[in-house]
Amino acid sequence: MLAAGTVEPMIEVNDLTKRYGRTTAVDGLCFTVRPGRVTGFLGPNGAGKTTTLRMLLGLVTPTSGSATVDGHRFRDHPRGLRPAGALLDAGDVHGGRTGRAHLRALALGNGLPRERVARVLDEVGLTAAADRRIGGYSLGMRQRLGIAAALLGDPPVLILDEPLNGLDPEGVLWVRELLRRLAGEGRTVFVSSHLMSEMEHTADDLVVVGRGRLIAAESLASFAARGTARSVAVRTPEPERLAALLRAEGAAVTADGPQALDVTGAEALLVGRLAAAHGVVLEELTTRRSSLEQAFLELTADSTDYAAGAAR
Ligand SMILES: Nc1ncnc2c1ncn2[C@@H]1O[C@H](COP(=O)(O)OP(=O)(O)OP(=O)(O)O)[C@@H](O)[C@H]1O
Repeated sequence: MLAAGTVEPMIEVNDLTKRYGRTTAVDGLCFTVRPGRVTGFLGPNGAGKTTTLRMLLGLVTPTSGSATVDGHRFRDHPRGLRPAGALLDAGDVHGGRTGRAHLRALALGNGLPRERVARVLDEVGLTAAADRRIGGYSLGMRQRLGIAAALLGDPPVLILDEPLNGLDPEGVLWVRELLRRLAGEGRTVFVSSHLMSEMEHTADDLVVVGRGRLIAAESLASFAARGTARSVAVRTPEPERLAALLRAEGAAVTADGPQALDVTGAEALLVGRLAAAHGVVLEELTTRRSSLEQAFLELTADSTDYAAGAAR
């Protein structure tokens, strides 16, 4: 739990822009990230997420605009690991060291008490492997070590770049629970991903970017409501007759199995009334809400740099 009286930590990004030659990696981004919530930072590959996180952490200088943690530019904070903990690249560690030695060196370099090392090792479930060389760690263990490093300074703000990347289902569940717990303790948890499926059971709020620009900054629930591709699922013993009637009303109809139709451009109410008026039996009539994934794909469709599933 954070000490009483602590100023509420918060991330603020204001008109943030980064250009690399002709490439605008980040283009006038504005958003805030609130404490006590998990905020997902989502966008397709190349959307500018890592560049934004690096600017937040003072590792990349913005071309213009500002990125602050708790009202300060990160590089102006007195002690690196105390105001914010970060996981940027879990592979970027010395493979010859043990996990414990890696964390001890970080604690020493940042003026943190040595006891924190055992504490965070325990927190991420790495105690048993702490005295093995990092070179022999699996990707999941490296992610855990990276998260342990981020937690070392007991920071009120956590900034994690793709922490679920490469984890097995058990690892994903573990990180998800950890993030929820850290947010429950009142911390600001900002976590990037290029997959909506990773965020939909993890995040409370979303910041969605595409080609360096802001697409949405809102709660997960309001983002889900943006999906436009609402359709109606219908099951009937007379699919062809009903399809013809619906098409005559201007709806788009596709077969979704031998006796099932997928209808867009007509609400369930209209489908039901039309069927009743013409004596067509309906065995199912369901409005399918657009999933978060659909909303994400629709809203970022114009901003994808590479084909889906591009290797990372
Ligand atoms: N140091 C750099 N020099 C030149 N271009 C860069 C540099 N860093 C990033 N870029 C470019 O900026 C854009 C955004 O990259 P960034 O890595 O921030 O995106 P991302 O959303 O984190 O994507 P990914 O999930 O693939 O890492 C890309 O077009 C990338 O090629």
